[in-house]
Parts: sequence; structure tokens; C-alpha cells
Amino acid sequence: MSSAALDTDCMTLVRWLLGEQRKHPSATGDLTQLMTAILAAVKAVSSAVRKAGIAKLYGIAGNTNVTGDEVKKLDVFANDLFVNMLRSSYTTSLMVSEENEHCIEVDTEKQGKYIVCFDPLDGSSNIDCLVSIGTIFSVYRKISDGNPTVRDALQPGRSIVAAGYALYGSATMVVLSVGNGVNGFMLDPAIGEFVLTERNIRIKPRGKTYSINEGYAKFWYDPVKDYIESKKYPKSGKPYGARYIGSMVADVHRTLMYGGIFAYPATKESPKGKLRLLYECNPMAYIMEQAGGLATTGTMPVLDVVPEAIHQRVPIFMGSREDVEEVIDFFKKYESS
Ligand SMILES: O=P(O)(O)OC[C@H]1O[C@](O)(COP(=O)(O)O)[C@@H](O)[C@@H]1O
Ligand SMILES: [Mg+2]
Ligand SMILES: [Mg+2]
Repeated sequence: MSSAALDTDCMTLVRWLLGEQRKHPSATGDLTQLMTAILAAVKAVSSAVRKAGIAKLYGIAGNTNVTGDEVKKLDVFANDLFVNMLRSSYTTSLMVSEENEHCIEVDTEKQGKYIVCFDPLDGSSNIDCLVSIGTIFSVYRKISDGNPTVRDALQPGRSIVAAGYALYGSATMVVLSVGNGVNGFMLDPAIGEFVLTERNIRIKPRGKTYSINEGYAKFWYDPVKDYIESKKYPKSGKPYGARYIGSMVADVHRTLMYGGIFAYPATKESPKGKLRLLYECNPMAYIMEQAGGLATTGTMPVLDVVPEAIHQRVPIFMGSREDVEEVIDFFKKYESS
């Protein structure tokens, strides 16, 4: 490779964050420090997902490796990494993880001003067949005085300070917002850095694709049934295409980049849907809104839902603004009839 192909002034994620920090004279640098912890965990997960060090990680999705040693499942491995990195970052007081029943409180002497909610590995059913998976996270400010309590974790998505996801796809990318738009940073494995490659991501106002698990159509409520029907058999124009990977991060990332709608609705079997508010729906809804899209439960913006429990589920429809508005109209039609 010629040296001309190497960028000697590349915008790494940390450099970008330092620039953002400078825009706020009162900023302490804690958020940058927190993100550094998250990025270290993302890099380690990315390496594990790509089965680097294959002998050590073989069997990582099971219980034993080739030598018969106990091997942690990949989602437990990822969880341990996120918990340990954040705990030792001196920026976080309390964590909520999909993998832990209760909030995780950081030792008093290591506590910082932030609360972090995360799904360390999302799309776990796709791990064993090498389909894309991801990590989702959101950061809040601690609101209570003294020791953190669960109340700090039960803030609506509107109070998010920063949120994003890592997609372990054909490449590893971190998509991040700190409240002024969305940027995408690709992991350059040659230098081990996340480099800004997608500046100011904006979602198209309307897409051509819907993304939903259609296998559950039997259990859908009428607004969802009618909406999907209208995409498949439009009165005019072309029908929408269908795409469903079954990994929220991958499905939402595609929706963000190409436009359209991703949905995990309530069904008669799961009246609250499947996806979790704190560490799946809220961070993704925040990214969507920051990119000019929308995210609704069908009847209200996801970010306005006031959480009651840390593992609470909500139905979700998110993506291009006009597509989501159409879904909301279908819900309104049934509400008023
Ligand atoms: O198989 P289903 O019911 O369509 O569910 C798919 C959804 O479940 C999830 O895998 C849930 O996340 P976990 O893998 O973290 O449990 C999402 O990534 C995905 O959108
Ligand atoms: Mg998940
Ligand atoms: Mg998970």
C-alpha cells in the first residue's frame, strides 16, 4: 500500500469526542472517559465475535472448548467486559444490563456521575450462525443525591446524554449520538481505532422497506395487520420490500442507512412486545430521532415512556419519519373507531 492511502490526520472517535467536549466549557471529560471504557469493551467483543484466537474461543457459544475447559457464553463474556470496563472508569455509579436481574452498583470510591444501561450482546440467537450481532448502550446523568438508586435508572429516554450501538457486521462500526446528530465510526483493525466514516447520518424521510418478524402475523393486532397489508398490497405504486435479520442492531442500522421501518409490535402472545425499553428501545429511538427519524410505541414516542421497571418491554416502530407517521395514523384510526 502506498503511504498516500494512509490518513495521517484521521478523526478517531476519541478525538471527535474531545472536540465536542471543547464546545462545552463546563465539561469535565468524564463522558470521553466513559466512552473510552465502552470502546475498549467493544473492541474485545469484536475480536471475540470474529473468533480471533480461535483455539481459545472455540465453543464460546457452548460450555466447553476443545480442551474441555469451561468457556463463557459470548453474551456473558461481553457482559463481564462492559461491567468491568465501566466499573473501573470512575465515571459510572450504576449500570443496568440485560444480563443482570438487578442494577449493578459501583463501589463508592469508584463512582462517577453517570448511569449506563446496556445490552452487551444483542441478537444472541444469531451468534452461532455468524450473522451480525451488536451492543446497545445509553448514558444518563445520576439524578439522586448520595448512593445511586433504581430511580436513577428509571429515567425516560428524553433524558439520555449519549447513546449508541456497536454493530459487529462485515465490519465493526460504532454509531453514536451525544445529542447533536449521529455519527458512525468504523473500527480500523490495523490501528485498533474507531475512525469517523459516516458524518452526520440523516435517515431518508421515507423508505421502501419494512422489517418485522412476519411469522407472528397471526398474533398481530389490527393496526399492525392493516399497516403491513398496505405495504404489501398498496393501492398505487410498488409494494415495499421485506428485510428481517432478527438482530435489532443490524435491522435498525440498515433502516437508518437505507430508510424504511423496523417494528417489533405488541402481539396477542406478547402484549408488551419483546424488546426492552431501557437498553434496546430507548438508545435506538434516541439515535433515530437524532438522525431525523421517529420511534413510537404506536401511541406515544418511545422516548417519552416513563419506565417502571428496569427490564420493562415496549412495542416499537421506528425509522423514516413518514413511514412511522403512517403507522401512528393506523393506530389512531383504530383508537377512534
Ligand atoms: O426472533 P424474534 O422474536 O423476531 O426476535 C428478534 C429480536 O430479538 C432480539 O434478538 C432480542 O435481543 P437479545 O438477543 O439480546 O435477547 C433482537 O435483537 C431482535 O430484534
Ligand atoms: Mg437484546
Ligand atoms: Mg442480549
